[in-house]
Amino acid sequence: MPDVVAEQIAIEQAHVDRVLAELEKAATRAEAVHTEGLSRGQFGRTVETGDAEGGSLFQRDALVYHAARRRSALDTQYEGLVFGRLDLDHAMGSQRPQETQPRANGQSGEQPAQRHTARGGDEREVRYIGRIGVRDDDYEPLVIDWRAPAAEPFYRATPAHPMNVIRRRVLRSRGATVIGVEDDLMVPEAPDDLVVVGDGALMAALTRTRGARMRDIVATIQAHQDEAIRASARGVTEISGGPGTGKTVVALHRAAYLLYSDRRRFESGGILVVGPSGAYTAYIERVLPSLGEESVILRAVGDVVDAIDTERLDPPEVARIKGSTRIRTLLGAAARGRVPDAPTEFRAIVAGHAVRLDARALDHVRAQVLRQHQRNAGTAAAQAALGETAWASLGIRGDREAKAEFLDRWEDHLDVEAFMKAWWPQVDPREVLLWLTDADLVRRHARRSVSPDEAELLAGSWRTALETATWSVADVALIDDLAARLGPVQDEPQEERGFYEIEELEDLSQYGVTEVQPVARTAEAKSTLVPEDPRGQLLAGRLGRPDEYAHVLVDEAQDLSPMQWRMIGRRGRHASWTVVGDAAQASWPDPVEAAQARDEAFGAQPRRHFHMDTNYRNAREIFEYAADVVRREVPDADIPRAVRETGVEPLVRPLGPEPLAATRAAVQSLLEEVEGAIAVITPHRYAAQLAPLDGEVGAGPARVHVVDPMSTKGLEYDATVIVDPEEITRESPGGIRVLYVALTRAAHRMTVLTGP
Ligand SMILES: Nc1ncnc2c1ncn2[C@@H]1O[C@H](COP(=O)(O)OP(=O)(O)OP(=O)(O)O)[C@@H](O)[C@H]1O
Repeated sequence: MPDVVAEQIAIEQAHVDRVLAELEKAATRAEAVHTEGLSRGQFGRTVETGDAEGGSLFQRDALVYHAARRRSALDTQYEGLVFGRLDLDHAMGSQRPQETQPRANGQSGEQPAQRHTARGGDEREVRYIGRIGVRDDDYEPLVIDWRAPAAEPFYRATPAHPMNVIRRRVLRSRGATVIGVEDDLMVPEAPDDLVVVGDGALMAALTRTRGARMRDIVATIQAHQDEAIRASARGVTEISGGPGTGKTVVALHRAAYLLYSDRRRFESGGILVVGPSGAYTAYIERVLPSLGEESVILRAVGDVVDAIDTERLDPPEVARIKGSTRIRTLLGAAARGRVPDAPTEFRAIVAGHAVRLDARALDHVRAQVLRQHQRNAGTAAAQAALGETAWASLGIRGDREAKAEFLDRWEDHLDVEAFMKAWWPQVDPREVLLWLTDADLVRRHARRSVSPDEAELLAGSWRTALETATWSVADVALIDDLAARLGPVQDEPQEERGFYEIEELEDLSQYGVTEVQPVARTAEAKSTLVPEDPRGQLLAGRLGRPDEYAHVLVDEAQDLSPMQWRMIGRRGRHASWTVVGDAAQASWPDPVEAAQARDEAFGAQPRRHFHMDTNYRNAREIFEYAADVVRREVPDADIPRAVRETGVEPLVRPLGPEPLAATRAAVQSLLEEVEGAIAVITPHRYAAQLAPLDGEVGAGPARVHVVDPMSTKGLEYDATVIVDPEEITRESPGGIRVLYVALTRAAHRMTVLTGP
């Protein structure tokens, strides 16, 4: 390493060491303050309200405590706690930049960094930027949180608008050790005392090997990305752009920024991130913790509703019917309709009167009650309405006392109670879909909203659910729709759950009885048992009311069906939104209908839009190949500019008569060329044949993954092998758009194996 670089690294290491030492010291001290604060019962209040009683010293210690706590979350597996340095000269501009003013709400506790009197004169200042803010004993910032206003010039300064920055430096670290520095100069010439080293941090970040998990980009966020990250927390922020333009990673940094800018609102209200698959959530799950944030909920679209988590996709023609809002006619009618196997007649002697109600009368009462009540909350209303109808059916007029006596008996009549249990049971929304395994019933309820063939397809798909004991991803939104119609399943009245018996039995412990078996389990306990039969598995767990969030972030938004938008909308009724997508990668075929459902989910909130036009993922050679393919069928595709070249064109080879051998050969040469993960992206037709390649490769973590095109959405690999692109187009719901997704997953190398 040249001496000059080593010298610069040593300078930065000294500062990093000082920060870490300060944090250690602060953590110990703050722990003591915290314990004392808790015992005085004042800690939380003082931090939140800035209560004068606590005094500023106490408040400072509280802030330090929180910083120290977050530091422990940022363990050494994450890169540098301190990753940036700005050298500013305030004499450059006529006044200090506004960004360095303290925040009005004081949430962050960040103040502008201290001015260092550097060799250059009074107006020179050094600011260090890190994942968290740290102050010294005098309350002076040693490191500024990357989200603080004072850190903004680190991301926004350019030679055209230097924002008083002379030099921006990125520190590369491994754990607590600084291993490199990369500088960008914002002025034509560096002052004598400022050394400039490195080839640029961005290129270094883009060239490196891709791991199994997405990394944060906190050290190299670009100015246009920073604008989207720091956009107002209110309303709807839409981020569009082609493949690899950083939409996902920007959106995740935005989530961290929102937590910083208004922690009270977003931590207590919650932030929900919805993505396309479990593989996607696993891929991005490290980004927020690496930024010190653990409180964001990540969900795949098949995992949004409690108690259900599925990845199974319906065939495209079925998913299309289930995703469209026209399915609501069917769901509404089924939810309002008769419960299959429920009695169609009521007969009993009540208060000496023989009562008989036929199917029509029962249907009439049901319809009347459901006009005002969700079914699961309407049991009492249904019983009362039935009583009125029963009395009316007797044809007795004017005898108020007899009616009162009749209704009084009706209320706790054993026959009525037994009838109500069978006629008006609590209905789990999932059961309704199981009723619809009967194509005739689907046809009857759907009326003209689906064709007879479609009715058969739908019923068949729910029979598949029963056979496989799994719901499909599209079913989840239907279950959520039904849950909103039916209301949550009500618990049995308490005395039927054996609570009294448990309480009495518990007293026996005084007499040496150590084990107590309740006579009946609570509903919660039931849900933890996994039933063996497929029907039981499909109905396992409880569906509660949907959780609502303060902010909802939707990635790969172009893929959401209208029904999925409605499902997510129920979780964001009072939320602000960040929505990320690229129409050219869509697998949902009807963008107009989806846009309507999306607009309903957002409501009348203001919207702002950011467009990303630089592809940071794919080498230029790979991306040009993919762009040529998509342009043929999607002439208006949003094509970004790829910034990195490798000099290696994608290899195109025939798949030939031995797909496994051809694919293995392609994988083997890629294994020698790249260090990280390789995906074999295959259509369904070859999936079983190519399965032996999955996890192949001797030592270390498996590097080769055999995956279907849809499950690569949002992911990236060092290299890919694309198996039979034409077949991928043929079998996929989005056709060529899904092939385009597959062709834009590789960072460094791609081999395309063309089919027969
Ligand atoms: N400023 C940056 N510095 C370093 N790496 C970046 C930067 N911006 C984006 N990247 C990298 O580019 C790659 C693509 O980013 P990301 O997955 O967020 O793109 P995307 O627009 O969501 O892609 P797609 O639509 O294809 O799923 C990631 O590896 C990301 O870390």
